[in-house]
Amino acid sequence: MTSTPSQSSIVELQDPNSQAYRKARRLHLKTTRNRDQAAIESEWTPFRAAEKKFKAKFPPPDLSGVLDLALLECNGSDGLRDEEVQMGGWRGALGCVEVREIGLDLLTGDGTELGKQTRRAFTFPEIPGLVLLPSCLSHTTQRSLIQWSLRDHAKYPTITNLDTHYVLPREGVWNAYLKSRDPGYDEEAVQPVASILPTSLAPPSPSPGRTLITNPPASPESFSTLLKTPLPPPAPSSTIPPLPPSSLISKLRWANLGWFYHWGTKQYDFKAGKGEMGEEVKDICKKIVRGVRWGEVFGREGESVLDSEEGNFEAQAEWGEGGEDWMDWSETYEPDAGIVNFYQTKDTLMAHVDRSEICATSPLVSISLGSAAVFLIGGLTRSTPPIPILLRSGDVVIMSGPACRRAYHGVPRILENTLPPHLVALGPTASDSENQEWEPYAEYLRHARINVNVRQVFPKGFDPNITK
Ligand SMILES: O=C(O)CCC(=O)C(=O)O
Ligand SMILES: [Fe+2]
Repeated sequence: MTSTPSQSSIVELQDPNSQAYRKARRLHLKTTRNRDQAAIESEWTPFRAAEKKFKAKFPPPDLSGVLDLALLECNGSDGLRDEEVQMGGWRGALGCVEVREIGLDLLTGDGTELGKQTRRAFTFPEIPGLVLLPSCLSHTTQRSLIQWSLRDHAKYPTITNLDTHYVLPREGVWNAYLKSRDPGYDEEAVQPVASILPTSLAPPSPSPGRTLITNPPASPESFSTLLKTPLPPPAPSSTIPPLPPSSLISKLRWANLGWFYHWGTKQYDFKAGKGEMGEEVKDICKKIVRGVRWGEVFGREGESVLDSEEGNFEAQAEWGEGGEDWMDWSETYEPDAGIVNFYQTKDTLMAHVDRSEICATSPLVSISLGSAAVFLIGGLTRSTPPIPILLRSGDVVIMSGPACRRAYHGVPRILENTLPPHLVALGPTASDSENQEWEPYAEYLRHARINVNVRQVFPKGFDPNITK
């Protein structure tokens, strides 16, 4: 059987003499024949151009301008990530994006949770408030969060993207799928919600694709108005077929964390209350936020904190009424919302700004698990050319402060064949049953990436005073 471009390895596709390259090129020319490419490209914003570049299946994107901090842990040092960076032939570079190392004070005793090598953190002079902690989570923690995401969290009472459209089993789609793997088990199809509604009640199907909604950023002042906005429930699709759990698994796209998010209006539905956050996730995020030396991220060299607070009106305006508050984050950081994103290799996340949180500057902690991805982050508009960063399993990104929390960002590419060895199999020290238990997760992650995106909606101590 000949392979399609997406099945061919990146190494084959980079070799102009290979059969895979020639085949992919023919297909590419056929599909782009009638396009005036130059005219189309001249309309793109720099962010859009970068998205297009990294999304391209042919020719496969050149990652030599993509920051890949896993390379710091290869060859020269102790080679901890050697095998990982060779996976799939995808490899970024060091030195292509300006970074500055800062101190990180993680408590000793965090060894099982946070990687042994978790003693490094980097900032980006171009985007103040952006912090990257490569291989922050230990292999054990990565596996634990993966199991939590699929098995424990993405099920009732947590809302997932599938809830609108399917009458899901109480145990969750993942656990139903695990059962169906037993030989001899007869898998039952999950029914669409629309099929059990009387026709007179069935709402019209939503229009395909996402609608573009640009709300003004949420703020303490706009909070009471937010509470009054009508939040109509999303409409179940009337055209989807019943599907077995094994097929629904690849359609799982997100699971809510904490305060419920209303996708139709891109606002939190505070009246709906608050869902599960996951204690392990919360603990990890708090440890990390406490560990970052924020003074080195935001403090201005040669200036005391006091000087900069009193003398810099511009900075105060950007930070909001209370001025800079990073020096209090160790005490005030309290995650209360977020999303677990599930990406299949074909999925992308378009450029966006997360502006629905009332806390507009407090850290957003973003954990990468499974296959690797290209992450883009730019500025306050799509006209700023974004920085490309290769994110691998266990890496943590923090977006904080006014510039970074309002920066456009997105994920244009999940990189095929990049599942690191420690997630492919547990290794020789694990028992047969442990290895067997892990197998379905490894199978899923071969074509998937999970991102745990943790946010703080309310300042600590803020009483939302919500009456239904
Ligand atoms: O998947 C990622 O790394 C980013 C996800 C993200 O930006 C979001 O959920 O808002
Ligand atoms: Fe985001």
